[in-house]
Amino acid sequence: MSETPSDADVQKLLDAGWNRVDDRDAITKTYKFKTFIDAFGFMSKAALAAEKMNHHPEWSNVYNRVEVTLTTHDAGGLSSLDVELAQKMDAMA
Ligand SMILES: C[C@H](O)[C@H](O)[C@H]1CNC2=NC(N)=NC(=O)C2=N1
Repeated sequence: MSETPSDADVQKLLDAGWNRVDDRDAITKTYKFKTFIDAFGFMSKAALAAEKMNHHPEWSNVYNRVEVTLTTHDAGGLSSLDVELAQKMDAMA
């Protein structure tokens, strides 16, 4: 079972441009890239990282934007896996 993240870890993500979702225990961020290819390249790398972790984003892409929401469905809310994936995505963007 995944662990509840510390407030400090979540705060770091909020400082890094993530936002809490209003009506559920989740975080969201919209990445904006120069081109569709850059956005899709990011998604390809993030997809491989997510699959390796067996922890998957809710996301959508329109042209150069990628809107990501992270939550842990098995836990019914945020877990340390979301923090880990968010940090990996930020490092790849
Ligand atoms: C069976 C499988 O391991 C689970 O359904 C995994 C897959 N990916 C997942 N991704 C996310 N974001 N939350 C989960 O609870 C989750 N569970």
